[in-house]
Amino acid sequence: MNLNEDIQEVLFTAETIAAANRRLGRQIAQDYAGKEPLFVCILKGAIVFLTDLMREIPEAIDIDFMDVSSYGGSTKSSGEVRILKDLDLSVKDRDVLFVEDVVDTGNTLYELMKLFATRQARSMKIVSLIDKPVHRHQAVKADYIGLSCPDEFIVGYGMDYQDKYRNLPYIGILKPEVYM
Ligand SMILES: O=P(O)(O)OC[C@H]1O[C@H](OP(=O)(O)OP(=O)(O)O)[C@H](O)[C@@H]1O
Ligand code: HPA
Ligand SMILES: [Mg+2]
Repeated sequence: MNLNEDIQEVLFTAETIAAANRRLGRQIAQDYAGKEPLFVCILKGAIVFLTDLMREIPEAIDIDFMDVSSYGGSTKSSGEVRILKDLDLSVKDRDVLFVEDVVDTGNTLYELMKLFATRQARSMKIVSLIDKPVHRHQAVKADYIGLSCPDEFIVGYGMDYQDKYRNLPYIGILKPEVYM
């Protein structure tokens, strides 16, 4: 099965994404110079973004991973943010940068920021490749945003529907007949 056949429209090409990553990398490198921030990658969706973004930053950083899920096999947030894998490193007194593929309802980051506040992170910021503000439930705003997206269910470049399409090199709108 060719995944491209399920895509209605390419929203962001690999080139557009790469340009956004370069811009974000420059900004983050400047703002965190000398701070050795801890990049917290929210699995699974943010894995592709993290690996590209971190190579745009010529400063010392740490990376760690948290596996969090709230969409399951659906195109709508369940509202319940489940932690499937926690960090290996401590966040106490660290400058944490959450690395997300997409901020949609805001539920995921709202819960994680509450949790990391109890763990006494020194500072917390968010970088998200995609900002999708239409269905925002929580007052979560990314500090660094790559690209903004309309009210469509998108896949590719890490983002999935039923765990597929993450390996597409671009971000596209999924044909509604695939999930209806
Ligand atoms: O702002 P929200 O509405 O919370 O949505 C954003 C989150 O949803 C997706 O993860 P998902 O729960 O699908 O897990 P996955 O990354 O493993 O696909 C995405 O990767 C973000 O982490
Ligand atoms: O539009 C989306 N696509 C894939 N995963 C998502 N998680 C939140 N929003 C989305
Ligand atoms: Mg998902």
